[in-house]
Amino acid sequence: MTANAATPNDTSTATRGESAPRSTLTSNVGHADFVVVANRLPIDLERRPDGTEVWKRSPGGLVTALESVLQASSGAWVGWPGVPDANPEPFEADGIELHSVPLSAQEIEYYYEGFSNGTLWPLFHDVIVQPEYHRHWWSAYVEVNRRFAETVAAATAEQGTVWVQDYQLLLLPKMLRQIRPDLNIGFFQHIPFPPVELFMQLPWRTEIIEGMLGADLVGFHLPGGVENFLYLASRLSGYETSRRSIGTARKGSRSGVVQVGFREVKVGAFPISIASGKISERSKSKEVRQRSKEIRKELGNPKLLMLGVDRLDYTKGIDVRLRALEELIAEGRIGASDVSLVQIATPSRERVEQYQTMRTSIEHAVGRINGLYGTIGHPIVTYLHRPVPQAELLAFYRSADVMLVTPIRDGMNLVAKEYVAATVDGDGALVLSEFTGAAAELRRAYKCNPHDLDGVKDAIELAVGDDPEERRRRMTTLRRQVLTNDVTRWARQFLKALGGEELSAKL
Ligand SMILES: Nc1nc2c(ncn2[C@@H]2O[C@H](COP(=O)(O)OP(=O)(O)O)[C@@H](O)[C@H]2O)c(=O)[nH]1
Ligand SMILES: O=P(O)(O)OC[C@H]1O[C@H](O[C@H]2O[C@H](CO)[C@@H](O)[C@H](O)[C@H]2O)[C@H](O)[C@@H](O)[C@@H]1O
Repeated sequence: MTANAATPNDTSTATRGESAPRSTLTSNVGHADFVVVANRLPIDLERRPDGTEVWKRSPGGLVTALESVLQASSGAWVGWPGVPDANPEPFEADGIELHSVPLSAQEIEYYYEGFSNGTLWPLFHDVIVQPEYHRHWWSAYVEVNRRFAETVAAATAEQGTVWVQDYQLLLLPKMLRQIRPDLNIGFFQHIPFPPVELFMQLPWRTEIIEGMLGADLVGFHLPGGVENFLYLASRLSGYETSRRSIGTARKGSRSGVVQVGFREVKVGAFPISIASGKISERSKSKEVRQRSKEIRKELGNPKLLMLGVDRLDYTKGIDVRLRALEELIAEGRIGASDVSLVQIATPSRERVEQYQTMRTSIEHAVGRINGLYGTIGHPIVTYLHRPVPQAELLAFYRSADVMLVTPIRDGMNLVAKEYVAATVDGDGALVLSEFTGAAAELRRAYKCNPHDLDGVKDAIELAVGDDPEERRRRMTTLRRQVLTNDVTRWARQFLKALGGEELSAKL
């Protein structure tokens, strides 16, 4: 059968908002039965000043999660290689077949830094900074989504399953369906999906909703995203929606269906997780245990070691935790000579203006705290603006008494779950913002509202001074949650709801 053949999935050809797929079909069909498509490949090409090129692991939680899923299912990954104009032939790395989508320098500026991270990212994260709306950014976004659709169409086998990831590719499901109506298309949103009052700002709001509705299944981390999407699908596109179970979305979570002509689009909540078993096992290794002791020693064996691990992003609330710590020391609630905070802040989206402003203000705050309260050989804050290797990261997690996760808004936050998985001796405390997706599951964390500085300080103080038995009980509950609900379970549930029974059984 060719891609032109009618399949159960193309019953929507005559429906509103779906342009005639049969007339736009291409004859290109690939060989991969399962394809993940994300803005980035799991590895980024780096061009060094001496002209050499190296592949390095891409940043962020999306890659962390999907990499382990694809390795288990021997699928293909379509994405951008991370630098302008790179377009290597498909190649294999760590058991995953990688297909590149090239982007020019201008497309990186307009599609990635512009529309994705200057419009959608701030709008979807509760307008922490002001989103910008530019028509030339939108045009580039449409054009790049189209290129992704063509590359995916050419890589995927007949009747294959395609799993589209995240806000950079919201138009892709519909575009792909137009080229390849035979495919089973899933879409997962890794960042929050905003309420109607915010979403309605978007000049291209209807096109975005229609784009997502090209999928057979649309997934979010939380029931709130499901509710917002169902409401907007009805209001902006006029489709009938119903709240009902779609099979395997997490028990008790909201789910529903949007009726797009004769086609049903399922919508559900699937909170992502981590390879918790592997992280826990690796954290028990002699190498990690020894390194965690060394880290404490190198920091002067502080009584209290706190840790923050984030991409340097204004959503992550790094400024919030620094302010809280500064005031706690100023008020004598935490002793300057007792405490050490390690903040790993990996570089992110460095050419976007708001990220540059944020970096300056965080680095000022680090300098101010160390200037006021540090002593020779004992800075209060040790700030690393570079990624560390994974084994080193696990050693940091193991050595920390208190982990500070204080985002203003975050889709999930895998760092919180990684800290719990790595705390193998059960002795550690997680301070967690209520505005992360993770807070819905990690109920026994020391929760805080990042907009309430006094509340953040109280949560930190409680985590530090709590009865050790209570701290341990909380961590035991958190570990049970994280170790039971791992990334494989997440992927399995999503793929099962998508109809990829065989695929989900492979994981
Ligand atoms: N190896 C390594 N991983 C890091 C570092 N900093 C952050 N990460 C990883 O990046 C991911 C961040 O995911 P998450 O907390 O969901 O936030 P996101 O950056 O918004 O996707 C986690 O898997 C972290 O372990 C680092 O310095 N080294
Ligand atoms: O590719 P970048 O622009 O460098 O950004 C890295 C990733 O950041 C975001 O991660 C999100 O996904 C995580 C896993 O679901 C989730 O825990 C976190 O809350 C999100 O912020 C972004 O959504 C990804 O597309 C980027 O690759």
